[in-house]
Amino acid sequence: MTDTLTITRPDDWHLHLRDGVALASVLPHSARQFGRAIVMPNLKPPVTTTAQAAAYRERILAVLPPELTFEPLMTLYLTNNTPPDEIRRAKDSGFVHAVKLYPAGATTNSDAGVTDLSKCYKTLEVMQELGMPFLVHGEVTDLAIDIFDREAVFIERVMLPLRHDMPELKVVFEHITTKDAAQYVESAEGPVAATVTAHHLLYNRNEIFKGGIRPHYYCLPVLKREEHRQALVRAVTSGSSRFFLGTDSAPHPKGLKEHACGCAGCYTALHAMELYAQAFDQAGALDQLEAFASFNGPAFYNLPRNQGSVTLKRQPWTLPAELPLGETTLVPLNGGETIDWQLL
Ligand SMILES: NC(=O)N[C@@H](CC(=O)O)C(=O)O
Ligand SMILES: [Zn+2]
Ligand SMILES: [Zn+2]
Repeated sequence: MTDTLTITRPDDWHLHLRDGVALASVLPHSARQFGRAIVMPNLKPPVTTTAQAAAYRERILAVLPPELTFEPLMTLYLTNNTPPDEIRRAKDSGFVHAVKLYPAGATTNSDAGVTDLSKCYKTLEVMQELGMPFLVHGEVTDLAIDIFDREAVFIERVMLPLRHDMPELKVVFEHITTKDAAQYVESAEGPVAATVTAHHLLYNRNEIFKGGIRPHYYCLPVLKREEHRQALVRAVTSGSSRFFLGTDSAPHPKGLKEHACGCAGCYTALHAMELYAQAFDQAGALDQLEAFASFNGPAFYNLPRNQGSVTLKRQPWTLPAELPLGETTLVPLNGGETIDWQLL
């Protein structure tokens, strides 16, 4: 039994840092765990231009505690009207590393998202030409489609036509939750990859309803059946370089999670590597964690691996029940519970 694991310093390829006082509260957690993170642009208003991304990046670095090193990798929020030139500016900036698709209405702060991808083809062509990765929240928004099927239907209705029309576009299928998505990413031709969260590796949809409704397990895409969880575990431990770590840590105030119409998102930035270690350990695949957490992401994004290393130790750690979030509080996933691993 492995009790200590030292790996190259990992990165988080899908993270919500928010803004203002909330940003200042959550940033140290991610910076303690990860060298870099792809920072999601779904602020209010969204980060749609390179100029806005530059300003957001400065706000992040301004509240980074001086003893921590952390590089925010910025993204732009694609709208129906993002001009092709904005992609050239983004590429030239050196700090914008991807462009994000939020199908309008699919998730938190997606109202300004894309209503029809065909409106964006001129812009996507420039992304394809410049090698700018396209990060996709892969769920259809058609309310006639069952919520548990929205990811699988997205493959048929959006992913296949898009990749037929733009075969060289680099695409990351974000936070995949189904065996359909895992199989698609494993076998598709061309530059396709996926991020996988810790919570989708550890839990199936029963977790949301154990003994009553448990809103801190509600995120989008929603947790799926056990067979899908197992397919995700198989994919990330298979040795395929197409899968990499993306926590999708998404802070919401406690009062908006524990609510009649609660927000979607799980907060895992505090204990992300511990949760991934638990998932890989359960699968008997701790030896695969380093590639997933520290090698596959930089390879896809054409960035160097981090310098330095981190060590995870098998030792019980009781998580705080609540954490500050600006002037309010948030409940981390597994808040108040004891987990098996700890990042030293
Ligand atoms: N994952 C979530 O449930 N929520 C994310 C948005 C997202 O990544 O879809 C958020 O910003 O809160
Ligand atoms: Zn999303
Ligand atoms: Zn997200």
